[in-house]
Amino acid sequence: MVSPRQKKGQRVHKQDLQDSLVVSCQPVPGGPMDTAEAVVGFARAALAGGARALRIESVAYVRAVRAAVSAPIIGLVKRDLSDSPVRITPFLSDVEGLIEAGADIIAFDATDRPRPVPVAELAAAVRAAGRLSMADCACVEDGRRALALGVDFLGTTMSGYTGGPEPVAPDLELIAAFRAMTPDVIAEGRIRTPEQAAAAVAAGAAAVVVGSAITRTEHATGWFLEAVTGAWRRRAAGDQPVLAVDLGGTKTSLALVRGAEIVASRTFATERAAGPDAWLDAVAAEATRLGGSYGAVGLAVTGFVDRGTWSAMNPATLGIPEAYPLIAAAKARFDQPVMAVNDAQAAAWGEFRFGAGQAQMHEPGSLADENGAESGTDLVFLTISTGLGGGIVAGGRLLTGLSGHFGILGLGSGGARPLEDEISGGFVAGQARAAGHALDAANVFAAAQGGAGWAEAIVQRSAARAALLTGDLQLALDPAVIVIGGGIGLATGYLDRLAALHAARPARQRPRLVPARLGAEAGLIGVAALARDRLA
Ligand SMILES: CC(=O)N[C@H](C=O)[C@@H](O)[C@H](O)[C@H](O)COP(=O)(O)O
Repeated sequence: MVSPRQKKGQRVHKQDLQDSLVVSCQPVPGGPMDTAEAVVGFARAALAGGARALRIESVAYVRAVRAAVSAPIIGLVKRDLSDSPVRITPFLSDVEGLIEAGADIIAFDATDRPRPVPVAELAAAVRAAGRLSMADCACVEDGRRALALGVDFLGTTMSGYTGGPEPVAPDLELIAAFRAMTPDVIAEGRIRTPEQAAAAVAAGAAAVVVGSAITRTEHATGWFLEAVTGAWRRRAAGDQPVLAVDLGGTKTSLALVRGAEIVASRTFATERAAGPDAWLDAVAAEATRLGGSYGAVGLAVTGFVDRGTWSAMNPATLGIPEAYPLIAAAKARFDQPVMAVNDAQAAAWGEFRFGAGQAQMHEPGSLADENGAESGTDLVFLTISTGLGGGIVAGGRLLTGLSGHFGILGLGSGGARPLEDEISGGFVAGQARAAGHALDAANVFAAAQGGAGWAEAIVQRSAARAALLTGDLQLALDPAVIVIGGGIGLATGYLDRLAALHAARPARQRPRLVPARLGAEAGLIGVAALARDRLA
């Protein structure tokens, strides 16, 4: 079939490729689609789908496609040479053969590598024949030289293929750099998704070439297989319980957790003076007693976890040495992947995934609903017990590192005392002692309930500080909910006190306070979910 354009002897112009999708029809060499028939089929199907031009390899395939379609053809010849790494259209005879077969644009390697024929000669031969040239470049310098030689298009084709490990993403930076040099930029190489093609346009491409994703069935199948294989592995791992450990200053709990369900658990006292090696040894021994198999280990620990190391945040809680290699030490004891996170952060995640966060999001007419689906992805968790800790989930992601360590926030008054010392159970008991009442926090609360003025004053002071904190958190992060847990936080009447203290604020500034749902198990459940998601 001879096209009307060819009949009239019309030539392809640069503008013909402006804003075009080009499909490269280059089957896997020697594969079942490596036939003229299949290449013509790919070409026609691509044009039927809206591609404006084609990229075809070899004189024979260009000839076959030319006979079938009138769309512009970028032709190239690939050769494996023993004395040059250049593969794409290395010889003048290749240029001539492609032109004779009917290619409109001739693509050739324009990298600065040993080659049989200089780029200048290839470009001149294309121009002399009245065809357009496409310089397949690997870097900005290649493009600069090619433009100086008068090539018509700069392609990013060779980026990532001149040494070193092959990247997986398109080179958007090179596209943008070329666009700063010429409008005639063809984006090519590893453009595998519609989003990447759009990104190539946004980076400045006049035309976008997609090859393997459309015409290398074997490769595209391989990408999907890799993705589903990973997903199958994750699903299988997800079905297995996680060994979750909650290591605190007074006690250590460990449990086999499946989803949000604690299948089996043990709790024992933390030997505070023994040190981290001994604490982990004890966990390993208890895990053996617990029995059962698990596919990952999640450690929720008091203190500060940073890139696999563990340090004390407040040495009075537990004397953790600076930067103890927690993940490495745990891996040496458990023959499984290990992840570690601060205990309150783990609890925040537990409440978000399975506790108060979920309840809040799914209750019809809930505040999270009223504020739109997005707001349901932000949650702050605050545990007010012997100390004060917490965690933040922002945009559906748990913030780790220092985030959520509310207990050591400074107070405005010089920051001499951490906030923890003005809110926590330690504070409540300490104040009671100072007032001549040797009671623990729970009994101070009971005394306040019973109407003892001195107890009431202490509890109210703690609540006032907590109200200040939750009000500030609402203004800083505007979470869908602030989940309050811990022995003090969940003590009868405490949340009501906070709500009453917030009543004076304008309604839209009031924190949305809800009680924690998972209790003491939030950390175990949360770290199990984190381990499952991150390690599977
Ligand atoms: C480096 C090299 O030899 N690239 C060749 C150039 O024609 C082809 O193998 C690519 O398939 C073509 O560039 C399209 O790229 P992708 O298949 O990634 O969409």
